[in-house]
Amino acid sequence: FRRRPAHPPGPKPLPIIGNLLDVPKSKGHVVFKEWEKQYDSKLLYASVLGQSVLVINSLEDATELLEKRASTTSDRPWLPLMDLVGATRNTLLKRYGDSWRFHRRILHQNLRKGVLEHYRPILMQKSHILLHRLAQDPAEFLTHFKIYSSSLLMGVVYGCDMEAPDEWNLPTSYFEWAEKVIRDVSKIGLLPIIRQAPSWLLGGSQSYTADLRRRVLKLRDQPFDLAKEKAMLDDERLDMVSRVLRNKVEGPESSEEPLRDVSMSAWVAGVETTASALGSFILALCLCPDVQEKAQDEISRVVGSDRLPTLEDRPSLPYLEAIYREVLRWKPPAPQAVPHSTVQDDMYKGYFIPSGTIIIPNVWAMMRDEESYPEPEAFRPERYLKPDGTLDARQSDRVLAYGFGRRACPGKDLASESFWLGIAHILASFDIAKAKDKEGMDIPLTLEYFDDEAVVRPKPFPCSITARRSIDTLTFAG
Ligand code: HEM
Repeated sequence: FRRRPAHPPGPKPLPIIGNLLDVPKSKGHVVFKEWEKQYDSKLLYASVLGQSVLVINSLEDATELLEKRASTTSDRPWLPLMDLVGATRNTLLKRYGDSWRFHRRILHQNLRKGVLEHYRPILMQKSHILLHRLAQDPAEFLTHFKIYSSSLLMGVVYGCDMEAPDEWNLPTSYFEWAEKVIRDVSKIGLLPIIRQAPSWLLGGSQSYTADLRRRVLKLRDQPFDLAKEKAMLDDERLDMVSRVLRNKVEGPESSEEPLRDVSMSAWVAGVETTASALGSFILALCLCPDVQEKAQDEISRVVGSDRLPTLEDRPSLPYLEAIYREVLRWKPPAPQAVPHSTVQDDMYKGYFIPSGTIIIPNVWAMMRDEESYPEPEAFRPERYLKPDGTLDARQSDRVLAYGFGRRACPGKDLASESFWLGIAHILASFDIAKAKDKEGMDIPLTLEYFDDEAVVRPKPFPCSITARRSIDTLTFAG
């Protein structure tokens, strides 16, 4: 008689439902960090209705399991409800296999560092529009960030102008319509784990899922058809769809379907994440006026005050680079990254990890490791700098917020450029501070987040955004 090898520690399961009642509905990243103390382990295990779940709270385990053993840990969980509404066409949710590999090849060829230069004029133009919007209507800054990230990606991926009403035959603005579809999909979505239950268990009505599926397909096809039309009239266009249609990528599927799917994926995956990071950046500036002062001093010293920083200035602005990294450490937009899934039984550190286990990489917890990041709740860009102000080589360039191994974010270089540009342009153009009440006292900030979906984002908060100079007087190097 051989004893079954043990699973990693975790809450005690109940018969049949397992840990259904222990698995958090929101703030999973925080609860899983508490489990770390409770069960004295950074590797944690739960079982929900027979589904094994492994939570990874340490970088060491994430590197070993998700990178060194990537050939067995790069699948995604099976999500029947997502399948039903057509959302598993998205690269993000695709099962590991040839079709997913084809998506990744297209994304790599069109979003890798060397290619991004082509898109820089779009980034500069969209950032300039963002500055105008912030100057005109500062209170709506969170909405402006979403429009910035979505219109920028719409330009990069499809070469379409999301803000041109005549391009979209819709009752609302394209932005509002698309946001609603994406939100409806994520409501039935990834987290918490219990939502993976089939539709009959959730009471999801067939007509609702059928309608959502129609909207998902429209979200995918409408911009693609427009981009294709434009690509046929002009063979110099630089957007991703035009480039792929011109230079056919060899793949297992000959039809246009995968290109439609992958384009939608790039657009959808980048919108909320980049907007969330910009929202957290404003929150950090409200909390840390000294950070803003140092960053503005650096911009004045290196760039001067009569033009906006460009991506070419980035290597000369280490303090801004440190802010970029610290925002993504302090408030990672996807604190639990995206669940991976295993394709075979495995043993790790003497524990048994069954095939089909969902792996949750808790990047939020990894970036709160006190040894690597002392006082982790403090927003402190200096942790990435040497005493002489240059970037510390010991702190690697790697940003854990982009995930792990073969599934790591394929849009990370574009995200990095668009988020950095937003940071640099806002610091050059505005002073950010806590809002004041009628008595002139600072209104305290609560640091509240919408955190029941895979991507978290700050709840609206009061803050003062004042232009340092007229936006039009700044040279706009396109
Ligand atoms: C600050 C912004 C962003 C953050 C923090 C972020 C983060 C992530 C994370 C954590 C994952 C999952 C990694 C894993 O499974 O280990 C991911 C996947 C993905 N991201 Fe991003 N992302 C950002 C922006 C973007 C942008 C701008 C694009 C598109 C241009 C993009 C496209 C994708 C796609 C297509 C996937 C799915 C990859 C796959 O499953 O193979 N992301 N991202």
